[in-house]
Amino acid sequence: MVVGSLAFVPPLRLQAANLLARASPRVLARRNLTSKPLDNSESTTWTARMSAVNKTAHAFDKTRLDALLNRRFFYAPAFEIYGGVAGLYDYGPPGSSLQANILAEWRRHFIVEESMLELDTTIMTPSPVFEASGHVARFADWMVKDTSNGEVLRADHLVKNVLEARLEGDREARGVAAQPVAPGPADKKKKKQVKSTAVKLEDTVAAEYESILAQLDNYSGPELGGLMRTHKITNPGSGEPVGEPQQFNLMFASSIGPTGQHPGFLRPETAQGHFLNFSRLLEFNNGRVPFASAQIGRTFRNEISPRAGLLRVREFTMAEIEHFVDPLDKTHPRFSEVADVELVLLDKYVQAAGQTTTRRMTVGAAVKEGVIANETLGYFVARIYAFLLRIGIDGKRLRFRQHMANEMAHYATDCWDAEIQNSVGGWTECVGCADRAAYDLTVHAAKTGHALIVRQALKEPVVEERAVAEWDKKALGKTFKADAGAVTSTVEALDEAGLMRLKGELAQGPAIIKSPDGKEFTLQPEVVTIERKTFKTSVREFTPNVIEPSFGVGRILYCLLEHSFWSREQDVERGVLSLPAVVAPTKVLIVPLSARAEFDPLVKEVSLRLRKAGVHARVDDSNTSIGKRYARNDELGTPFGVTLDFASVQNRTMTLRERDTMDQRIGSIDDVIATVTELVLGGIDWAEACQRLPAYDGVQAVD
Ligand SMILES: Nc1ncnc2c1ncn2[C@@H]1O[C@H](COP(=O)(O)OP(=O)(O)OP(=O)(O)O)[C@@H](O)[C@H]1O
Repeated sequence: MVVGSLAFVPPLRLQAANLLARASPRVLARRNLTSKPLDNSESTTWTARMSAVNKTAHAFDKTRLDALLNRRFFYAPAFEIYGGVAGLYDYGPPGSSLQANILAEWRRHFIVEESMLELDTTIMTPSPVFEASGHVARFADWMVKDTSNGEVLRADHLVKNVLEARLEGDREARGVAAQPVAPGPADKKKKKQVKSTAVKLEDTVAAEYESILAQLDNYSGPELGGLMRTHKITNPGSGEPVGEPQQFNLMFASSIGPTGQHPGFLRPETAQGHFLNFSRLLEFNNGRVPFASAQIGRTFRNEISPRAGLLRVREFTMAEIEHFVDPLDKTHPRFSEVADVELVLLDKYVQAAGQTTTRRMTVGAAVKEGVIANETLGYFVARIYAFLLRIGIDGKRLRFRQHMANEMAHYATDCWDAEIQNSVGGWTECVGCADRAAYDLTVHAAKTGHALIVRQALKEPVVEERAVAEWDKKALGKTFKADAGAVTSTVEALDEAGLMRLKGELAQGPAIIKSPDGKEFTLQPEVVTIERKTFKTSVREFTPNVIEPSFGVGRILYCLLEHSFWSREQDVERGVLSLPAVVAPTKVLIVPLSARAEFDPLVKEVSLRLRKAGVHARVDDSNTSIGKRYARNDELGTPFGVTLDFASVQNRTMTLRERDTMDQRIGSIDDVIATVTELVLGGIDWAEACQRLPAYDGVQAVD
């Protein structure tokens, strides 16, 4: 038995959350916003936010973004002074705050809005859990080894990188421009995984490569090996061939306790913690489905060759929801609220035909036409979409891709990935949303003998006739001794038709039955009688199905940084992160124009009042020009700045600056605080703020 690991069940977790909320006026103030009905509006979308920016922005430049993220310590390689470890990153102050704000918004958007039951379960997990779930046998990727230098590569990534480079070489040879990844001119400095050379391909070969890439996730390991042989794919680093693909399990193994007798793993997802606590959650929810549990936590995957920054790491934060639903009723009570949401969909049939053509469709139509399997799955896809837009992802670089047959676990009914386009990985899965049917609860119930089911009182009792086996216990024991249990369970596992067949055989004399492990037993007619009997049931028992939205927070955070980054027209060195206020690490910068003591009381007053209003503000009283202070905070994504100057001291006025337009307004300290508070909490937008406060064109406008 494992001791010392306790899962936080909802009351404890809620207590913790409530304490936090009490301690933080910001959380309290934000909570007021949740009383609105479902917010799927596009008012905070990338397009709305960036419309002013786009006109003046330089082309996206990954090198400049990386330099900014490094300089401002958004994140950096972990253990850097020891040389670092691939796939492990530490987040610095702005990165940590950005992640915390994304997660706070996730809690508001899903847990609070949908009354989900929050969990905090352990990371260290005993082996039997992952044996039952199938992770020990199957949580693996295919890898290949360079036959000369032993370098290890992920098989599907090798095929992808080489074929993409050949197609790019073909486009270069034909003089066709590459598809830009971000709007605006292509990012020329993007580091290529494999260098392309301008070589023209036969039309049929190019078409075949496109087709392979469109369905890459559909290939098994041996099939990937076949592709490498057919298309002469070698290790681009050495030019040498690679061996046959082999499976590599991605879980980090450990052992629990000093004896080493209890093998365990660091969890690669948070999901199992939800399933194992199902009975308690059900009881907490008064025995009723549907309900959803939700959990934010660290997960670990020993990725084969993590070389894509935050997109592929070995330790990361996931936010997962398990929505438990009646398998006979997958409608969703709030579906009508999202039915009109229009999504960009890439369905499995298009991919199987070797294409990547997307189509726009409302969620309502997609469910009606069977493109998305059911209402609950469609509801969550729409809610994922609304969440990603709200935190600032560009809707034009977001699509939902359906899993193809081989890609999806055999038990899953349907699965859609939210893919976000970025310069590192192209279209990258950032959220998975799957209907996992009853698989997880069924396997854990079978392994532990603990029934993970719902018992539902029926309005009308059901009367049914069915065949049952009745045993002569004495004869059973005498004939089969230690095997008696195996004999009864083999017979009782038969369905109606099987039992009736056995009845027929026993009417002729002894019958032979075979247990699941292949043992044969001869049943005498006097040991068992099979009869049809009438049963009256007033309770229905069933294993719920699970719809699982699963978010990788680091991938979303990185894509958001890319989508928010641009450089000022007048100076390409002046980078800006146009993060929406809801996730920006700091919301308001307080800038005293002078370090003289007479400014101190005002700086204190403004800081305190913003804090009390629930607005996260920081004072920048560094000994540098005001323009430099604004520029530094543009890089940190701070959406607003308030400046205190000599006029402020004399007649209590203050200016308010907006990051993206650098527009400045002026008003009384009271009015500016009220306006910026509403801006930050999402009550008004900048256009409305401009109606309240007149333009300011004084000294502070000089950036
Ligand atoms: N190595 C990783 N680094 C960062 N995020 C990850 C990683 N693996 C998975 N994720 C995130 O977790 C989410 C859910 O995990 P899931 O198991 O569905 O991913 P996956 O299908 O294994 O991803 P991939 O095919 O890209 O390896 C993904 O949508 C992604 O955002």
